[in-house]
Amino acid sequence: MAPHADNSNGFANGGGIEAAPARDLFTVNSPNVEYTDNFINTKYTYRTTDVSKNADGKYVAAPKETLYDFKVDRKIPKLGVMLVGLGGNNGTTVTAGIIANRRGLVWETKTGKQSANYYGSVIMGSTTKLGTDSKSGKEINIPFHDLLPMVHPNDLTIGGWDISGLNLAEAMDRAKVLEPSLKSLVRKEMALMKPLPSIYYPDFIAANQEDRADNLIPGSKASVAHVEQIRKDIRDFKAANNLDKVIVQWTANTERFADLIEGVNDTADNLLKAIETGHEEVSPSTVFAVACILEKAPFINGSPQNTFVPGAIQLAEKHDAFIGGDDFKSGQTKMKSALVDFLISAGIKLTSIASYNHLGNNDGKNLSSQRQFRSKEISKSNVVDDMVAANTVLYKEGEHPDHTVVIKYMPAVGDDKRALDEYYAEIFMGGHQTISIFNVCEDSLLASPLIIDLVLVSEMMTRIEWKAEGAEAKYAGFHSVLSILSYMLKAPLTPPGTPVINSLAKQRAALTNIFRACVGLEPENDMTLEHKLF
Ligand SMILES: NC(=O)c1ccc[n+]([C@@H]2O[C@H](COP(=O)([O-])OP(=O)(O)OC[C@H]3O[C@@H](n4cnc5c(N)ncnc54)[C@H](O)[C@@H]3O)[C@@H](O)[C@H]2O)c1
Ligand SMILES: O=P([O-])([O-])O[C@@H]1[C@@H](O)[C@H](O)[C@@H](O)[C@H](O)[C@@H]1O
Repeated sequence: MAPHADNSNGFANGGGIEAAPARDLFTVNSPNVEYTDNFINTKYTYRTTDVSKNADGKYVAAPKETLYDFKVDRKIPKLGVMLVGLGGNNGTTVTAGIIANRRGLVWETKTGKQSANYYGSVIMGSTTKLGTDSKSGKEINIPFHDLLPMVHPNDLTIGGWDISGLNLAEAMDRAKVLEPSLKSLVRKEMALMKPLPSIYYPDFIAANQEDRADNLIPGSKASVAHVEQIRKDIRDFKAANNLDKVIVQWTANTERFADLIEGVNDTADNLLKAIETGHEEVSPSTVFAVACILEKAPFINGSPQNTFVPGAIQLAEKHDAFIGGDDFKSGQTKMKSALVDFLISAGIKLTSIASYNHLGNNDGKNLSSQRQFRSKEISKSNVVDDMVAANTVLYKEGEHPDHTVVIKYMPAVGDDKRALDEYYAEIFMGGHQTISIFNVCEDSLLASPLIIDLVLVSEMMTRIEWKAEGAEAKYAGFHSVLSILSYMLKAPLTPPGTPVINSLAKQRAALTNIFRACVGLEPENDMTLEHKLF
């Protein structure tokens, strides 16, 4: 059981623990894996297939091997997470959820007792195949969290910012997500947490958000002072809680897209200059991203806007800082990315997707404004592109299913979003298949575990280094844009010029197999030849 919280300083503390030693559920017995007190050192052969075309225009496929050295730091840090939008539905829900888990809370509901859990977190709630017991032939599965020495969410220290000054107990009531019996058990601790004042540039979110903007850093457009204040907030939070690291996540309102303007946000230098001169097109989320990059605190965007303008990505690359996004993939789109993958990879020609949302929380209120909805429409629509483009048997060049996304603000349903989908497809010999789904997504209870997964994976990535085989090579971190996070995100940000993969199964396989490679294990391929060749 993780230590109880010590909330004397108004944060949901990870109980003031020192960095915990790694708890290894397994060790790898291989000449390519070395365990020291502080590191796991691995020599890994990355096997791919190189495809080229010969003179006759035929493909030639050649197996290719690339040798990497991986180094994993086994020391689990004391980790803080700062949420932008801490007082929102997601911010209050994930905070209360972590407190409830840390304290092992059980509360009464109308159907009986309910214990705290981390369901919906791929890291805390799922397992992964380690291998096969050669004696019994049985598959051995372990908790995903045990694949690498990861932070436990119970040990997270939580803080953050909000333009609304309500303390987290009041904000939790405003959110109307959690059962009163649970709220009563965390209220005292939540009441001690008050979001830090934040920056507010009215033009970037819906005008209907103005009435909650009472907790502000002065200034209504980007400035160096804003960047420096956010950097100071991060440093102060880290020092006040004796943290080793801080991860920052945007779970504030969806902003309108920022115009991409040459000379303003196209390069790192121009973006910094635009902030200095207070350019109107620099959004609050981009200011947060710049502050985090300069403070080397990984910054993850849980909303759909284009926070990471080209200048922000270039700045992150320049500073070897980690960024990731965009837009938590919590319910309707998560289902879509799995269903579309299933249909198209089964050779069924999806011809139309209609996605409706009835949403009644403050997110829905903000999205009732067209410019903010447009950000969400884009992230919810692009999720099928790669799967369609990969199947040239079903789809001609440029051919695409009809796809419409509608979100309607319906206050009565609150956070319990209704997702109504119809998938229409052509099947054998002129037949059709129509799949209609009515999916009640309790939005914040689905998003909160993703916030946790994004924190745990991002932090883990700060402790993994790689180098190409060979003594002269130097260890380095993964590319600044953490595309490994894509399983949790609707519109995965990838390093410039690299492909976007939206298939949920492929995203999970990438996360699993990169982590397996870091302990010297081959990718999981489910061939199970041991059960076929005997
Ligand atoms: N299932 C989900 O809940 C889900 C899924 C995907 C994406 N998202 C995105 O996550 C975000 C949060 O969702 P939510 O339901 O918690 O919304 P919410 O409106 O309840 O919370 C957003 C919070 O951000 C605050 N805020 C707005 N601008 C800010 C700023 N500049 N600085 C600091 N705080 C600011 C608001 O006061 C509010 O408390 C939204 O952008 C939403 O689109 C949510
Ligand atoms: O469920 P999902 O598609 O992942 O995403 C959700 C949308 O359906 C919903 O309309 C929006 O308000 C949420 O912020 C979230 O984006």
